Amino acid sequence: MSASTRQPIQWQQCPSSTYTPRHDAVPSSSSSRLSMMMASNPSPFPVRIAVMGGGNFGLAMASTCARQGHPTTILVRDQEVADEINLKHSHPRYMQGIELPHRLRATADPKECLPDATYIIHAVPCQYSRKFLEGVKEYIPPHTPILSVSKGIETTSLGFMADLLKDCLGEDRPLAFLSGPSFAREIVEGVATAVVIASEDLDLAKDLAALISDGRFKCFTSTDVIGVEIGGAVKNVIALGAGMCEGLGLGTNAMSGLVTRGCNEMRRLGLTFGARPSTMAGLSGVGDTFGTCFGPLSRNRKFGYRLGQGETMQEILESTTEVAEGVDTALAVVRLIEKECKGYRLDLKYPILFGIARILEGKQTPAEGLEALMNMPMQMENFDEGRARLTRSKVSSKSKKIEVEDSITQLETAVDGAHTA
Ligand SMILES: NC(=O)C1=CN([C@@H]2O[C@H](COP(=O)(O)OP(=O)(O)OC[C@H]3O[C@@H](n4cnc5c(N)ncnc54)[C@H](O)[C@@H]3O)[C@@H](O)[C@H]2O)C=CC1
Ligand SMILES: O=C(CO)COP(=O)(O)O
Repeated sequence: MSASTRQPIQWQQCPSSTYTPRHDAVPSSSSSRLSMMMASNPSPFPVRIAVMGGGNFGLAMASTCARQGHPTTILVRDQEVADEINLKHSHPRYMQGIELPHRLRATADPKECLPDATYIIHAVPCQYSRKFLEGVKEYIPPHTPILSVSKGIETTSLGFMADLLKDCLGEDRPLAFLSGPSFAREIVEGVATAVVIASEDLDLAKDLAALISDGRFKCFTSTDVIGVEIGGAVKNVIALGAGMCEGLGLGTNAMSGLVTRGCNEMRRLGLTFGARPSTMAGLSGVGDTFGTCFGPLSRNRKFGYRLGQGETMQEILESTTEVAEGVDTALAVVRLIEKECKGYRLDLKYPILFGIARILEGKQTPAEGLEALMNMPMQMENFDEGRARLTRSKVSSKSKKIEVEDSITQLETAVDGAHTA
């Protein structure tokens, strides 16, 4: 289709400002700053949403917003793809067989959708985000809130999406993070989905949750940004391991053991970074881990399955266009642990994360990784819990204190033994 026949997008201009809620799509039950403001002063500006990243999840978020009637534009890389979305309501590669909402508009031109967006959703895979943002940041006004849905740790900076977005778009940028068990295809099909939106600014999280939620897509809110981000990144690594379990032909016992111990490592890492235990046990932590490890749609799980079946990294990478975020995140997370966590033999405190990274680096096979896990030194199931409890809550009874100290001694003896072996 030629540029002259393309339908122009005509949106009312919206003045840029600091994050002052200004959309008019919040139910009266919301207690956020926006709904209180709306009661006395209805907003003159309709909400406009721009979605950066025209892949599976960008399409899912854009479809969710568009089907609720919010003017939504998705920024894709090729004008041909934009034309197909605008004219045929389909995507040439993603969401095969699904008709996208007719209200959804697409463009390949950032100038057309970013400058006057009320909210921008960021759905570009973590490792490509910095380069992508460098290319479009001049079109994003300084205080437009960004909702990131990407899950990962950048291999170059070892930062989470919050760090990366602040680096690229400014420290004062209003930011929120959506995560949880949410396969793109199920969202577009309108199958019930529950996620969490976290932001340091709870009002922003509430406004976004109210804006995006409908009877099929339910958003909870949180202020635990680091907890939500750690869950979203680490669950992809655990899903690679779950896929390997399946590929190796192991049974339900092995799979359940691996996923549970993987969640244990996720929780340990989360607590080290100041996340709340309840977040690690919530939708973005254990919830998304279950979805990704057990769901047939997961790309990370599929990638792990192929490794478990004996394919090499190179063979898999050469034969897929799908992004498995867990691959780069696995390599980044062990380096992050080595950089930020105290202690030696951290690989014994995070054996699954380190083991998966070793497999991806070609240093051991999935079968060898399994053998190493099964032959770990004996330890308390929750060896670190005692230490946390001891420092936090001034253990009152003498016997309790001895029990706690015993568990620490056991761990340190085990670690020492492994270290000298
Ligand atoms: N697909 C899903 O079900 C879910 C994905 N996510 C997260 O959303 C983020 C985006 O994932 P998907 O949309 O599934 O990925 P995808 O692989 O389907 O699409 C990625 C899109 O990013 C954009 N992009 C920009 N620069 C790029 C570059 N240099 N290389 C590749 N793509 C580039 C392109 O529009 C591309 O289509 C990821 O962090 C993923 O973990 C989160 C929840 C569910
Ligand atoms: O994050 C997801 C579901 O919540 C998607 O997982 P995959 O990237 O493994 O497909």
